[in-house]
Formats: sequence, C-alpha cells, structure tokens
Amino acid sequence: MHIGVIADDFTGASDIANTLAKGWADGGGLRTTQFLGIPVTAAPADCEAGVVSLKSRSIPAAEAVAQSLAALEWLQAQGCRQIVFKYCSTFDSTPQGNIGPVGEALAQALGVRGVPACPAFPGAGRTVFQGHLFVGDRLLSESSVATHPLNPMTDPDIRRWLTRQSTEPVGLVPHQTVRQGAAPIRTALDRAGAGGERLVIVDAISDEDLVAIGEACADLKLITGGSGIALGLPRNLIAQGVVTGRRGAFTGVQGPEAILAGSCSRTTLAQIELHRSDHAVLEVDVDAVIRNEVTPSDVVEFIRANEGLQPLVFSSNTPANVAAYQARYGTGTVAHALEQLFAQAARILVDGGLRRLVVAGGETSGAVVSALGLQSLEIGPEIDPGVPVLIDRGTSLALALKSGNFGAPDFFAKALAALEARP
Ligand SMILES: Nc1ncnc2c1ncn2[C@@H]1O[C@H](COP(=O)(O)OP(=O)(O)OP(=O)(O)O)[C@@H](O)[C@H]1O
Ligand SMILES: O=C(O)[C@@H](O)C(=O)CO
Repeated sequence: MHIGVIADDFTGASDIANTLAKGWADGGGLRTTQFLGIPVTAAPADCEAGVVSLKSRSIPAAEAVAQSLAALEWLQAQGCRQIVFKYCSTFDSTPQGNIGPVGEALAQALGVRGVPACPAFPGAGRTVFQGHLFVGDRLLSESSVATHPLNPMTDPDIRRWLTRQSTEPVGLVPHQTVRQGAAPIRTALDRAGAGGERLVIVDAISDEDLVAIGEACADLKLITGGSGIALGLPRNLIAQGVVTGRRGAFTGVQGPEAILAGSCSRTTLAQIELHRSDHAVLEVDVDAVIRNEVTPSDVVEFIRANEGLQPLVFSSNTPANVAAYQARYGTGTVAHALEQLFAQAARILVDGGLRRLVVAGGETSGAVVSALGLQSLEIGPEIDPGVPVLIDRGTSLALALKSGNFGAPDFFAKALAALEARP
C-alpha cells in the first residue's frame, strides 16, 4: 500500500477513497479500500491506497489522538510512504479540537513540520482564500454548518480556528503563491516548517490549485485536508511508475433496500422532502425514541413493509427543532439514542437479507457500519461528487454513505439505482 489515509468519520472516508479511486482528469486512479476502524489483519496485497475510517471527529481530543496514532502505526506497517489526515471540507471541529491535536500528533510522530492543511473541495463548493473558508458564495460562518448539531462552525478564519486548537504556530500559504504552481508552494511550505510552523493552511479555490498542491507534496510524509487534497496524489504515483492507474471492473448487487437518514443538514432535509413526495417515508419521533416507545423493530417493520418502494426512515429535523431536543435531553444523549436506533435496525435488516443500504450523515453512518461489523469496503463508481458506491464482497452488501451536505436533490433514488446490479 502506498498511500494511507486516516479519516475522522466514515462518510469523509468514502469521500477521499472516491477521490483516490477516481484520480484526476481521467489520468487513472488507485485501487482503493475503505477500512472500517483499524484492521487487525494485513491489507489485501493489491491495495494501492487504504483509508482507515475512524469516528474521531466529535470525541474527546485525547481519544482522537490515540486512535489516529494507532491508525498511523497500522498504515506504516502496510508500507505506506505517505499519510493523509482527512477531515471535513467544512473543517468541522470545536475550539478544543480535534483537527489541531490530531494533526500535530501525527506530525510529531512522523517528525515533520510545514504540513499542509487544506479543507478545500471546490467540486462541492468549499474553497479557501486568504485562510478563510467559503461554502459557495458564503463565508463558512454564514453557511448551514454554523448550526451543525455537534460542531457548529462559527469562525470562517480557519487559521485562527486551528490556532485555537494547536500548541504550535499555524502558517498560511496564500493563493498568490498557490497560483504560481508546485515549486513555489513547496518552497513556502518548507519555509513555514523551518520557521517553526507545524500545520500550514494552504489556500485553494479550484481543482487545478489542488493538483498543484498535490504535486508540491509528492514526497511529503504527511498531508492534511478534505478529500480535495488527494486529487493530485494518484497522478504523482502514476508519474513515478509506482502504479498503473488501472482499476478493476464494478458489479452491483441485487436485493432489498433501505435509506436511513440522521443527518440534519440543509441538503439532506431537501433530499428527504423530494424523496417523500413519491416514496414511503417514516419520520422518527425523537421523544418516543428517548422513552423507548419507538425501537429498532419499528424501523425494521416499516422497511420490510415497503420493500421495493425505496423506503426512507429519518430523524432529521430543522436546526430549531434539533436545538430543542438537545436542550431537552442533552446533545450526546439524543445523538446516541438516534444513532443506535438506526444502527440496530440496520443490523437486523442486513442479517435478514437487506442488500442495498443508503445512510445519510457521517456520525450516523459510523454507528450503522460499526454495528454491521464490516471490515473493509471496495470503492465502486461515484454516485455524486464525494459519494461512491461501496461494496462488501464478503456479504454482497452494497452501501452509499452520504456526507450530510453532499448529493443532488434526488440523491436517495439515484444511490439505490447505482448500488443495483444491471442485467
Ligand atoms: N432530530 C434530531 N435531534 C437531535 N439530534 C439529531 C436529530 N436527528 C439526528 N440527530 C443527530 O445529529 C447528528 C447528525 O450528524 P451526522 O454526522 O450523522 O450528520 P451530518 O453532520 O449532517 O453529516 P456529516 O458529518 O457527514 O456532514 C447525529 O449524531 C444524529 O444522531
Ligand atoms: O469533507 C467533507 O465535506 C465530507 O467528506 C465530510 O467529511 C462530511 O462529514
């Protein structure tokens, strides 16, 4: 394995696995596997890039650091020469972490400074300019993530935000340098490192910027960012003759289906609205879940009763209603109860023969996939930017794990179709 990724949530892991598998401008991608948690066995021999999915975005910083260092150790044991720490393109974190603590710990373990930090994902509207993160034409703090249930992002100056999470100075490579290409970017990173800056925000407003940053980082031991930071990496390995860029053929699966949504993002809410206009949906009553009056069996019963009709179960709600539930029960309690509801229902459904599963939300996906006890997933074709088809060959289960803010309005129906085997 040449490239090893440590991803702080499961949908983010799929996102960067998709980037690595796809490559840039039809130039070829890498044979990529998404590992669910830190594997206890060796990676498959033909795996060129491996993404370890952690659920470390919203846990205490010390635990996130410990898990990330353990993932680093496993990836190094698989021969990875380059490590990528993947976090959210909207830099989801709190002033306490976890991007700074994990980034610094990995950099210290690898003995490197001047490590790029770039969450940009222009394909999904996330750009970084003068250290400020934009979502479309809005500053991060004016986008819907300002009211995220777990990591409200209230400061668009991510250099300042990362500094609050870091023990060492944070640098900036501005767009004036990035637009000059790989060599000046690399000089700027080296200079930042020599000046004592451990993590360095790098501006990027286009895919071309990200490819240039990738080229500048060709021999760096550590890179950090959103999935866009990996855009140029397959090309580096292909140019070096280390890999061919050719991937295996994809075949989908056949069988019963379900959609589970715990994401409360604006995008997911719009996808639910469209889907419910012509499909069977069940809205989970959060109060009843907390009182144990709605259980996984209710979710299972609904999905089974609507087999073939693309059934969707969701707990998703507006920011005001989410805030009210959180105030009533505590943020962690309500999140845990809903995640477990979906996770246990998924377990029963898959044990009973469900074969196509779409999950919306990173934390929700993490809980579901952990309950399913899957080890690793092969990366199939892209459904929408940042969301690939995932296949567990052992169980013939096909999945799509959708980041909250990703996907076209008709994503749910589109994803179920993409997971299905064509005659
Ligand atoms: N009605 C609700 N009230 C309060 N919390 C909720 C409600 N519905 C879902 N949640 C919780 O909100 C969190 C949503 O996070 P999740 O990561 O699943 O989605 P997301 O943040 O939109 O996705 P991503 O992390 O991929 O951007 C979960 O912990 C979920 O259990
Ligand atoms: O980078 C992103 O936006 C996504 O991959 C993600 O991590 C959302 O949870």
